[in-house]
Amino acid sequence: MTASTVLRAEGVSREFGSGDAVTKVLHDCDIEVLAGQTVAIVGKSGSGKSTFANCLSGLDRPTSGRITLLGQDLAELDETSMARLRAENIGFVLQKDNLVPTLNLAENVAAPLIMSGMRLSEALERAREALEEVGLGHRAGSWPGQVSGGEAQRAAVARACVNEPAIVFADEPTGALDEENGLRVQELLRVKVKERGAACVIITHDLDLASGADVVATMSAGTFVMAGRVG
Ligand SMILES: Nc1ncnc2c1ncn2[C@@H]1O[C@H](COP(=O)(O)OP(=O)(O)OP(=O)(O)O)[C@@H](O)[C@H]1O
Repeated sequence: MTASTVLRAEGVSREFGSGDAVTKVLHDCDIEVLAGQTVAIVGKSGSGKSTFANCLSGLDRPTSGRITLLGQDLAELDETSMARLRAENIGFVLQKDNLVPTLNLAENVAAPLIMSGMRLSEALERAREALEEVGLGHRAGSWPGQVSGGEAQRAAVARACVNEPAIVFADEPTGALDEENGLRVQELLRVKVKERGAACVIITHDLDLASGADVVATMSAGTFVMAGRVG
């Protein structure tokens, strides 16, 4: 059986500004991400990785080209429908500051469930289980300011995956961590995302993290110069 396509981008370009001040950041980028597949996007600082990921995840809109997520053309969605599609189908892990500082870890992890309509008590129970799964059950009542950077990233992975999204976007998820914590977060992403059959797009400078991906796409000056299986 062929794995199904979760995300497809065709001819995606993104320009900022207008007239003489236009900056073309993405040039005709294509990508396909299948269920169960992890794609790493690597490349120099400023090459356009985050811009592309923002377009792919519906946080930004490309100037031209077509992006479909679970068969839905993102250009056809208004902001409300886009927000719903994101909440129900996409998990996000950023480099840092993923958590809302005024909510404890359980409340942070419960947030996507509550936004999807789950009852508060049920969502908090599910969030505590999700924290257990990333080794943070004892930290459920802690505030983000009371936990280490590594623990905060593990909570962020729990939150990104708690809804069982079809795809997780991780933008430099290990970028602010030391090697040991980086490896732990890397392993968690692998277990929580890949083994559940979800797709994952990881933007990273960390070649170790990229080497664990099924496909590495290298971005150079807004264009993919190589996309292939590692190893
Ligand atoms: N809103 C914007 N307006 C103008 N230029 C922008 C905007 N967003 C990004 N850029 C420019 O697009 C280029 C690519 O930025 P982007 O953040 O996508 O790169 P990146 O590869 O993710 O970099 P890094 O690894 O440093 O995060 C940069 O030159 C940046 O200044």
